[in-house]
Amino acid sequence: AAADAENPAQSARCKPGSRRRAYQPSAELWTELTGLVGSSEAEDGSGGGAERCPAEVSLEEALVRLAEFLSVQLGAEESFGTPSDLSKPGDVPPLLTVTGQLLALLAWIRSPRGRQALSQGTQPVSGVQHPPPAGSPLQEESPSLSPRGEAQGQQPPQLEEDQRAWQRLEQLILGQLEELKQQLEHQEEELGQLRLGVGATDSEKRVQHLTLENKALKQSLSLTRDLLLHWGPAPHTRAPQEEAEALLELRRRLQEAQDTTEALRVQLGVQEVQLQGLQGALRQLQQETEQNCRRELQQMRGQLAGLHARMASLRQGCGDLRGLVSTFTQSCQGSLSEAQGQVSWALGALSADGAGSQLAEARQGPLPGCSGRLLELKGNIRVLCRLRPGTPSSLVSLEPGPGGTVTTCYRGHQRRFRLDWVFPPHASQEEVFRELESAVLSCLGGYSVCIFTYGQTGTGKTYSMEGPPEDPGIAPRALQSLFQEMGTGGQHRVTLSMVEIYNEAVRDLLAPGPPQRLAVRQGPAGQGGIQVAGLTHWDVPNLESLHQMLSLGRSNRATAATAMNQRSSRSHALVTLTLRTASPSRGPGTAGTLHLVDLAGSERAWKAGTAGTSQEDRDGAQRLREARTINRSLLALGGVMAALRARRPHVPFRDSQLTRLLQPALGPGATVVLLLQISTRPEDLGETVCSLKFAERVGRVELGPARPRRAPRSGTPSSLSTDTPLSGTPCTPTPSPGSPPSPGLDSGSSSALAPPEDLPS
Ligand SMILES: Nc1ncnc2c1ncn2[C@@H]1O[C@H](COP(=O)(O)OP(=O)(O)OP(=O)(O)O)[C@@H](O)[C@H]1O
Repeated sequence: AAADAENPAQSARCKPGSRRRAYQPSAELWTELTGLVGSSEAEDGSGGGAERCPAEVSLEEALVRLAEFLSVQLGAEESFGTPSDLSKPGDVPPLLTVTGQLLALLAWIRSPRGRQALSQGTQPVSGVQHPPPAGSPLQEESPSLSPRGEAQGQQPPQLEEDQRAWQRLEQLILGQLEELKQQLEHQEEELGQLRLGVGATDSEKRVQHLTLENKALKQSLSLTRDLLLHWGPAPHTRAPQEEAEALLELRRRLQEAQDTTEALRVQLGVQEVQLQGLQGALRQLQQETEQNCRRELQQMRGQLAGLHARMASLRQGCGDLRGLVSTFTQSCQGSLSEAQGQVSWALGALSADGAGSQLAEARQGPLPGCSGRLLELKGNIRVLCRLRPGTPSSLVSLEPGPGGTVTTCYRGHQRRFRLDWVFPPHASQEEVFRELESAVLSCLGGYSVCIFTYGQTGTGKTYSMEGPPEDPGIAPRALQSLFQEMGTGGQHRVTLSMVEIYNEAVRDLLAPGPPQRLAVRQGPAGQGGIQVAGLTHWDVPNLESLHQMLSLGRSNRATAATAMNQRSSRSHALVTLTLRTASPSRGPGTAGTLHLVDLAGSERAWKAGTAGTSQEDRDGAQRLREARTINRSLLALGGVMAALRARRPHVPFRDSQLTRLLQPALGPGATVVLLLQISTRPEDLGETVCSLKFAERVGRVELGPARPRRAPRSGTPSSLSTDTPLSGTPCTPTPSPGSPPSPGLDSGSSSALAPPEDLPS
């Protein structure tokens, strides 16, 4: 139709006077059509062109048919006078569809595929060869074709408008496709994120399924877009209504996918919350389990440590038990051998020829009231106990007499001590001495007897040992008894020495002048014993002289006033009386020894008031020092007793001067009597219990059966102790009463506790 305006030949073929001029096609379409028509006319003019180029003929025919169709359409619109309303989206005029097909055809011709197809002589399948669908407006309106002239007049603006509408529709569809694509990509991205955040659960499987669906949908959309792009006429094949429905279907599917995604997202959120809760519970459970395990581990460790400690304790207890068993076995063996020795000694003494003389010698000293014969055979240290008069206390009760007991109640513990003899507080000096007299008189038979008083300060040790002049104690009575027993026959020679141990210094109490400190040393090898250099020995001719000497020594003894005793003995006093057979008619004779020891009292510094808290600091310090040395020496005595009781091979006699000087008196075969002085005062109960314990331990010491000692020959030790050497220095005559003794010893000469043997009789 456009060609008609410039080419009359061409227009002649069309119906003249048509209204096609009223339509102004777009420049692009017009150019295309002009090109096509021109080429067709040139080919027609040459005649037989269709045979040379069948593709151009087909295109021309298509264009002619299209032009005719457009003319018919335009004519029909004019005849009916019902122009289509393009403003309504649902009411698309058929012309637009045809125009779309034309454009698609042109686009296809321009495309490489079209050119290739044209060059190969093929045509597009759709849009050109296919007839319009039955019942379509195209078919319905085809019979009423309008003249070409009318179509030419209305087609260009209509086409342009249709083209724009088509372009809008195309852009709309492409925009929607792009939007769909973006949504799908967004969905895919979200699904990818969800897949990363979710484990291998059912939700993930659903997400994966949805992903596959989306992929399929995407491919479907991609195919649709390709169809739209590559097969432009496709939109013309479907009605706008179908397009709209398809679009709605796509939107609906998209909405469903979005809803599904949202639901999955919500479900995923719930599961994440549940997962977090489960993880928190798991962590808490792990912490609780860990704490429980640690607690149980600590308990197990504690139990293990307790078991270890118990095992160690049991091991130690087992070791102690073994030691006890061993000690007990040794003790049993020792006791057995001791008993065997005693029995054999007794049998030997009874049966042997010399037994008669020994027994005669033993009988020289009367042994009245010899109690505890078995004990004497066994050789235990006898322990007597005397209670100081005072207010009776319910905390101390006693059963007096032989084998008596003292029961104390100290700190809620009641304890009972059994002793060889218990003297009640009202016991007299006479009663006490009566129990000791036999032992004292045994000295005349050559026995070594040691009587010492022990106890707390102020309990009556000095009172019992010496006593006041009107009621003399053990020492005066013993001397009197001895002299009475000896009579005036002059069979014995009696010598006396007296020392004190003050602050671990040995001092001669019978030396002229102030007491001098004497040196104590070990005797020569083979002779044993100890030696006290410069010790004075006095020959005692009669009882009166003996009393004078005792008074002199007592006056020289160190005493001081303490809080516990106005005249407290601050030293240990040792009186040694030696009774040697002066001129034995038969044999060597005997040499008995009597040791009378008045120990200083054990005391507690604060209680004795000797702690130096008074203004007289010097005196206080002096008392304190005295108390310390006294307690130390008493401790050493306890150690010696413990060693003797345990029959240890080493007895620590050298631990103190007291035990060194007592070593001969505590030797085998000696008779030892401990007179324990105790107080019944409640405030003294602690010391009383300690003293009783000490006495109980001492009572278990066995020194062996008492044995008389023969008088040593010249150059042999004296009777005081078989280990005591002779000094060879004669004693001076007995000093007159009231005058200081003058022993007349050679200076530098050595003398022991025992007197020299070769004294003039
Ligand atoms: N049986 C008793 N009868 C009468 N008085 C006693 C008796 N025993 C002790 N006494 C008196 O108790 C006081 C202290 O006695 P004594 O000096 O003998 O004690 P002690 O044990 O020797 O003291 P220390 O160890 O301090 O020398 C003295 O005054 C003494 O007269």
